[in-house]
Amino acid sequence: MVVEVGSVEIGRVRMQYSTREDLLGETVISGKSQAAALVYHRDDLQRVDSFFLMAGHGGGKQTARVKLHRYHQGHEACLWLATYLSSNPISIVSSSSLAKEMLKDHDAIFANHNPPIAALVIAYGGNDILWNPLGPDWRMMRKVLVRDLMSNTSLDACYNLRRQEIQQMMEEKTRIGVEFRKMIGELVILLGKTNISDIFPILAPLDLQGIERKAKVVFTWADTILDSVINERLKMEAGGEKRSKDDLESKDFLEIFLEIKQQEDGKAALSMRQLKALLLDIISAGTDTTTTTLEWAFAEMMQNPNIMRKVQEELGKVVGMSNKVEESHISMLPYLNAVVKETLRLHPAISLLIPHCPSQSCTIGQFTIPKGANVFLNVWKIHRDPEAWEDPSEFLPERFLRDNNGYDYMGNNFNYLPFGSGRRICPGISLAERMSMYMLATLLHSFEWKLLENAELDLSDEFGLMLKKRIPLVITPTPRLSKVELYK
Ligand code: HEM
Repeated sequence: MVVEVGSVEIGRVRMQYSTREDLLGETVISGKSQAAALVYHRDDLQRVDSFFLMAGHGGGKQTARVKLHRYHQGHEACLWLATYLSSNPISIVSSSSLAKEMLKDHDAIFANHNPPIAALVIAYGGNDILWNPLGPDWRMMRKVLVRDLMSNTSLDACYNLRRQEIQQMMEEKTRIGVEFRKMIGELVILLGKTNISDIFPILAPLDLQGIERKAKVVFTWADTILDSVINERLKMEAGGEKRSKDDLESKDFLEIFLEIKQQEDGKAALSMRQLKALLLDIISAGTDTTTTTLEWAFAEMMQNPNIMRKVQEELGKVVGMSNKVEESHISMLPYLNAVVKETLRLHPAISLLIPHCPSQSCTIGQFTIPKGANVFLNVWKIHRDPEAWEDPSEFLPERFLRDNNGYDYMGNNFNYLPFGSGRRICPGISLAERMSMYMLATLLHSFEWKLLENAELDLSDEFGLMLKKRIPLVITPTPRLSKVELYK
């Protein structure tokens, strides 16, 4: 239940709240002064998350336009404390016009992230791409990732590996250990948790929620694995051994990285620490985002069986019932491509992006965002804006098939930003696109899918860094191709 329109004083902060729909629009907090806001996530607010935010110090009058839910009222004491102690103001941008001002007109100012404590621990002191500030190190690492790994030539060179992995998946022989998946899951959870130590640095030495301690465990585990894999590879190469058959197509990212290091003739651009940070970025930023997107795509298609049928018909025509899906088929599957785009519209994997942090005070719209603020870009909200999208809550892949709809993943249309926009746009788009299309195509071409008997389809999400399904989807496959060899 939502409280009535009104206002409340918390310490020196006056909060205005409303049930009016217009307040779902901007929730930008004036930066010069103290202010506090509560973030809602969904239109119905029945399951809104207790995510409280505040703007920084300073005197004067302040207003935070927010929508307040009874559920949040328990946080008032906390908010009061926050307004006196918090060092990081927080703002939320929920409209495409302000998103454009932020990530296009003032992109250089907003192109940094404020690393939380968990990120500093896990990502080699924030020396990876994601948390590095804009500067020569970030530029160099991003260039290595985009130019040397994400180019079509490099991705083609790794195709054989992806093919083998998909085959393993079909035969249910997964090479990724349970422990590995568990640790990556834990890493994503730790990065997404609101850490009281980040909000009140004064409390950081106490590590009240144990997040720093847990992050150290994950870091030690990941670092040990990366060290052993890299050392093993270096030893093999020093001994003149090839990792697998002498085949260019079975190269992996590590092999490409090590080649880059060797080409530098001792003047390695990438240090070993940066190389490990980059590998960890690829694993952490690339794994859960892609699998979460696949799970949502399946959930939406289970809800809309006619859409699944259309995808399977397209696959039947393009691939044929006597063939396996290959990555080369992807460009010939426009309907499946539209399904992935629509999935990322309704369920953007990183729904508030990674908070952007302005390097100087900057005015966007009528709001001044102070230097050092954490600015959340509410992509979830922008993707459901009825001004921009017809029937915004409906899963309608066809909207992406209309002529000149102009929606790609490159962040040029500010109504559609599943990968962000500007300097910090996701550098893994080409891999994400290939992997999600290839995996979906293979699974849908090879099997019919059914919910477990008596199971109910649930489409609600759980808020965190990653927008995951609240209840994991469990569905069962039945082979639909005629020849058993196609499953080997
Ligand atoms: C469906 C899959 C994916 C989605 C939806 C996604 C989305 C995003 C988003 C929204 C951001 C943050 C942009 C911002 O804060 O402005 C981001 C950053 C990033 N992503 Fe992805 N991503 C995906 C897959 C991948 C893959 C496969 C890789 C690995 C190659 C990757 C690597 C990164 C890195 C390194 C960054 C940080 C970039 C920087 O700060 O300069 N992502 N991604």
